[in-house]
Amino acid sequence: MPPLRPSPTVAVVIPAKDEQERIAATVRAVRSLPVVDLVVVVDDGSRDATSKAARDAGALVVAHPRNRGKAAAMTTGARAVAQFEAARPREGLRPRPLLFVDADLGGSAVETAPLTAPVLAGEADMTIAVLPRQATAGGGRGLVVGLARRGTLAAAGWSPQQPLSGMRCLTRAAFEAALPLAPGWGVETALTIDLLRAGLRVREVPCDLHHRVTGTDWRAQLHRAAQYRDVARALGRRRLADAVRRATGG
Ligand SMILES: O=c1ccn([C@@H]2O[C@H](COP(=O)(O)OP(=O)(O)O[C@H]3O[C@H](CO)[C@@H](O)[C@H](O)[C@H]3O)[C@@H](O)[C@H]2O)c(=O)[nH]1
Ligand SMILES: O=C(O)[C@H](O)COP(=O)(O)O
Repeated sequence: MPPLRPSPTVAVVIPAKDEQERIAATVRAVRSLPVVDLVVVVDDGSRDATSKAARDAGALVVAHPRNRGKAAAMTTGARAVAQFEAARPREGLRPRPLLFVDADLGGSAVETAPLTAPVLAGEADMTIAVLPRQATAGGGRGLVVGLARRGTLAAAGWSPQQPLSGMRCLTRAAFEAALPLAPGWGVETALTIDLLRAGLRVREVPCDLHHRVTGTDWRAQLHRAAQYRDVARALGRRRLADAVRRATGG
């Protein structure tokens, strides 16, 4: 059998929790990209009309009956893409790379386009969006970002500019190499570390994306605490696995 050719298109996966205000614009924006021929929205236990809005905008929607966190939504989305492809095989082509896009980008989601080119051209195994300064100032002090950045440097020898950025395009082989994903908000930091340590090529790419920034109220601080906890766990698990490997001579 001749070797499979690279896919000319990508599948977008959008994890979404209570995003009825922005999901339609985000779906429409990514659907307008010529390299996108499949858009899957994973409604992660929303209590609003996210599913309906996404479906009406033309996405394939899969819903979690209850909230399971962003990483679980990403895994569900990738599985839905695999099922879609199994039902509609494309002769001689590799599975589509995955483009993960947050639901809150609205129309600016078209600016994820630069993430796809290096992956489709076989020049990178994963690209990560670097966002410009956002119009509204965030309320963070860089604690979570700093933890994730230092952790990535210590574990994999690379210091990303925006280690938490969730807009990423990666080959299916790279995605599968990273399974099971680290839970919750640890997923991005762990993906970067695991791919680099598998010898894969990871690259940051500037993208003019605009999202809802996390503010300063108690809800925002709770969100940051959950992010910190999940990133710390993802790093801790990897350190522990390394220590076990060293101790057992593996
Ligand atoms: O339980 C949840 C919570 C959120 N989301 C979705 O996940 C995405 C990111 O969530 P958001 O509330 O926008 O988080 P932020 O703190 O703004 O996200 C930053 O930090 C996260 C890592 O902590 C990254 O995943 C994001 O890409 C990055 O923008 C959005 O599409 C959400 O709808 C879920 O699918 N399940
Ligand atoms: O607001 C943010 O950028 C994120 O929630 C991360 O928070 P941090 O600024 O404390 O790292």
